[in-house]
Amino acid sequence: MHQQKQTLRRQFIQQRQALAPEVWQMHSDRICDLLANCPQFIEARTILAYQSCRQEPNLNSLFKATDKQWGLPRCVGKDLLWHHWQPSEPLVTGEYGILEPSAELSVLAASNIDLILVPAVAIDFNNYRLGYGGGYYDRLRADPDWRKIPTIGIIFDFAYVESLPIEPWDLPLNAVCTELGLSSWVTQLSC
Ligand SMILES: Nc1nc2c(c(=O)[nH]1)N(C=O)[C@@H](CNc1ccc(C(=O)N[C@@H](CCC(=O)O)C(=O)O)cc1)CN2
Ligand SMILES: Nc1ncnc2c1ncn2[C@@H]1O[C@H](COP(=O)(O)OP(=O)(O)OP(=O)(O)O)[C@@H](O)[C@H]1O
Repeated sequence: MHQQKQTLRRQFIQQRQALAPEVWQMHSDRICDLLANCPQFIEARTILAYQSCRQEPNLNSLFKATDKQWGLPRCVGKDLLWHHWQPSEPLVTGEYGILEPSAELSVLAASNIDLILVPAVAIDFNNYRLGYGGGYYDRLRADPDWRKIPTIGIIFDFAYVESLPIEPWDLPLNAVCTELGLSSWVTQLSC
């Protein structure tokens, strides 16, 4: 299973990094437009996001929404710590070369968060996600307080696929947004 996931990861990341920068930007902007117009985003006040790495969809144009509070992750050991971040605040390069908020910024608690925009390497039609292999989002969502927060997976359409290998700890996302559209909302029975 591990080997199979590694092979898939490598293929999807390679394909993403082969996107021409202007296509990457155009598709990213389309994803941001779709998100900005969806009810779950409009109604959310505090949203957890990410800083694009390895040509993940770039959310920068969303950060201009001034009526939102943003949270960004910092990898601390095997956990993610979420800091309240404003787009005017500097970022620092973290453990995996990903831009992270400063450790001094205040930490957000699950009870204050309305929506999580989840980065992914690929997502399948049942909303199961393949990530970089750290298990960070799966561990986060193992906690019932975090599991009940709505999640939207963010990927380019080429990485939205029929099926992916699933392991016991995998939890499906509530929706998926690609440059071609936002999927219908799925509410898990376990919530
Ligand atoms: N933009 C962004 N930020 C994010 C994530 C993400 O997916 N995207 N994360 C989402 O969780 C966390 C970082 N997770 C990561 C997990 C593993 C590796 C990594 O480099 N892994 C090794 C292989 C590990 C293995 O398979 O054992 C590698 O790719 O070489 C990078 C980031 C938090 N921040
Ligand atoms: N709920 C959990 N509790 C403990 N360990 C977990 C949990 N979920 C995942 N893990 C561990 O994390 C490792 C990586 O998981 P997986 O391959 O699903 O990562 P991923 O979802 O692709 O990565 P990421 O979330 O960082 O993008 C697994 O080998 C597993 O040991």
